Amino acid sequence: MMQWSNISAIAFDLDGTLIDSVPDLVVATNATLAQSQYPPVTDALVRSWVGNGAKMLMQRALSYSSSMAEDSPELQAMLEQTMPQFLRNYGENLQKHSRLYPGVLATLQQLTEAGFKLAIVTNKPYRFTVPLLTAFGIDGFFSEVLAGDSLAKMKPDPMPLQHLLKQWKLEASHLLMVGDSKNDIFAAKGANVMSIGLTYGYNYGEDIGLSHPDAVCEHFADIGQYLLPQ
Ligand SMILES: O=C(O)COP(=O)(O)O
Ligand SMILES: [Mg+2]
Repeated sequence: MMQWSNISAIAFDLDGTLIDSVPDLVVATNATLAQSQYPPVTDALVRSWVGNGAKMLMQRALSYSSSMAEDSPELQAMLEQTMPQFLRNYGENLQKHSRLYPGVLATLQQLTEAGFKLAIVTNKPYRFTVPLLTAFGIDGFFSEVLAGDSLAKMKPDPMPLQHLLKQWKLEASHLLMVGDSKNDIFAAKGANVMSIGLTYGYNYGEDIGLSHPDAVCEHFADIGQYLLPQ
C-alpha cells in the first residue's frame, strides 16, 4: 500500500531540489560557449536545459548557439570536443554562486533525527556531486549517493531507485523520491515508489503537478508535513 506512514527512506534529487546550482552552470556554460566564439546565453535558457546531466546541458546549449540539430553528426563532434572544457569550467567554480534552498539544512537534520535513511539520486556527474555536497556541509546526511554516471541509466529511468531499493533491502512502498523535475517523478513511478514534486526548481518551465507526484510542495520544509510528527 502506498501511504506516507510506510516511508522509512528518502531519495533526494540535487539540482533544483537541495541546491540552486544554475548560477554556476550559467557561468560554466557561457565560458565554454565563449571558447567556441559563441555569445553568452541567458540564465533562463540554461535553467530550461538542466535536468538530464551535464552532457545534455552542453548539447542543448551548442545546438541553440550553432542552430545545428542536436542529433547531427557535426553537433555531436563539436560536443565531444567541447565537453572537457565544460567539465573544467564547471569544476573550477562549482559553488561560487550556488546556494542551498531555504529550509534544506534544518529539514535534513529533522528527517535524520526522526530515523529516515537518506540518499542522493541525481543526474549530475558524480565528480561534481560529492564536492558540492561537501562544500555545503550536507554530505554527512546521505548514506548513498547515486549520480548520473553511477549506473548504466539515469532518471527518468527507474534504475537508480531500483538499485537503491536493492542496496537497502527495501520494499518499494518504503521509499520516497523528492525532486523538482518530471524526470524525478517518472523515475519514481517506474520504480513504483511515492514521490513529492517541488515547484521552485527546474522543470523545463513546466508545472511539476502535471507529472502527478503524490504531493506537490512549494517549499522544501513543507515535505515535513507528510513525514514528521506535526
Ligand atoms: O544535472 C542535471 O541535469 C540535473 O541534476 P538533478 O538530477 O540533480 O536535478
Ligand atoms: Mg533536479
